[in-house]
Amino acid sequence: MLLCACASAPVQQVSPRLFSSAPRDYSLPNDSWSAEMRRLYDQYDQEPGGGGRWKRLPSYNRFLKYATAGGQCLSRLVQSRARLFTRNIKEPGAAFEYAIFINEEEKRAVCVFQAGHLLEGPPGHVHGGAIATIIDNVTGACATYISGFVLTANLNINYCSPISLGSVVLVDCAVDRVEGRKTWVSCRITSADGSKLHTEATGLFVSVGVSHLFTG
Ligand SMILES: CCCCCCCC/C=C\CCCCCCCC(=O)SCCNC(=O)CCNC(=O)[C@H](O)C(C)(C)COP(=O)(O)OP(=O)(O)OC[C@H]1O[C@@H](n2cnc3c(N)ncnc32)[C@H](O)[C@@H]1OP(=O)(O)O
Repeated sequence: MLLCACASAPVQQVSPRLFSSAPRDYSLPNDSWSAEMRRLYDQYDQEPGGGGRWKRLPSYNRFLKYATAGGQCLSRLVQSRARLFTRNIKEPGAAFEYAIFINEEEKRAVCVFQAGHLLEGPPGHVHGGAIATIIDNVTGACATYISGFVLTANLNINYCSPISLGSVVLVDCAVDRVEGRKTWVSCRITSADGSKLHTEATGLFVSVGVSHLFTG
């Protein structure tokens, strides 16, 4: 929403976010979420301190901590405008709506994912690249949580059945093995009730120091 300084124009309400330095947490429910999405979110969400098995990961549109740490590869302008791929569309519900929950004890991550209309591939269905993106993101978060900072070295995907645009699916990942710098993660995307398998994937993640990003 815009702040209008012109006296003759109608006064518009100013979003408090304009004056707030608190970043938006995209993993919290918004009005674009379907009842199914909200139901699944509530199923995994736990009260803080409630001792539940699942912990929701907050999700921002950039990695604040590292945003200004680089500068060797990217100009300051590019760096300051960089946004996390899955969170770079502001319109709620248009693209990737998701929340990731981590179960540290079981080394598992579950993501409730609602695919918006900008993710179309085959008519009415989600683009394979968008599916790969959410898999990379959730398996990557799972590996990061267990092994620290990692990069994806290998991702294998079997697309078993198409995912309808607007539908809500579950992305369920588990760390299978950690060996030295290597972390293997497997992943399944199913319908919300688990009855239909959409996608199966495996990923290999390699632990790196953050400096790897700037030295190649
Ligand atoms: C801590 C708290 C955490 C809190 C929770 C956090 C939540 C986080 C939330 C949200 C996360 C969002 C997550 C986003 C996720 C997105 C991830 C991406 O998209 S990453 C971008 C795409 N990937 C690249 O651009 C990599 C490019 N590749 C490389 O940089 C290098 O190739 C790299 C680092 C992968 C490996 O290079 P080397 O030089 O460091 O190491 P070498 O010696 O080559 O490999 C190490 C071992 O891995 C094997 N290896 C490497 N690549 C392999 C491959 N493709 N297939 C099989 N093995 C491979 C090698 O054979 C070697 O194994 P041997 O140690 O000898 O046993």
